[in-house]
Amino acid sequence: MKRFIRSLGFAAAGLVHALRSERHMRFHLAAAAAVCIVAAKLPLSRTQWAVLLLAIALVITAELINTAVERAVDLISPELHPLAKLAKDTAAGAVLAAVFFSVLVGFVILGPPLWSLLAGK
Ligand SMILES: Nc1ncnc2c1ncn2[C@@H]1O[C@H](COP(=O)(O)OP(=O)(O)OP(=O)(O)O)[C@@H](O)[C@H]1O
Repeated sequence: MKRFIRSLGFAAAGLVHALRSERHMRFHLAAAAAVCIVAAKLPLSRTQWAVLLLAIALVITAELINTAVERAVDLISPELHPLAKLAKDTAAGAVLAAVFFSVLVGFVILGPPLWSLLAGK
């Protein structure tokens, strides 16, 4: 149990590090909060909420892994190297893919009820 709590502390420290050092992470969290506030005003099913939360988790997880890759690459290859660039750019691509599909999920789930609300239907 003590070891589990210690590991939780290390994981929380990683989260705090990413939040403090990565402005993209702060942007993702702000966007997630905005989506949740809008979603709370709409008549969404539990399944729709679950999919929205999964999409948010996907982006935040991708950003955390991207941050970890950036730190590991900086440690292993502080000098410029084409493989270091490929590793960083591919990890950044993972975030981009997660954001792209999460935005699509947001449109699919929030679009129709938001449209009805705004159109006063
Ligand atoms: N050691 C390295 N060798 C080669 N290219 C690198 C190296 N470090 C970074 N790069 C490349 O330089 C460019 C800028 O990287 P950098 O990490 O500074 O900014 P970024 O990708 O916008 O990340 P951040 O989210 O920290 O702003 C990227 O294409 C990256 O792959």
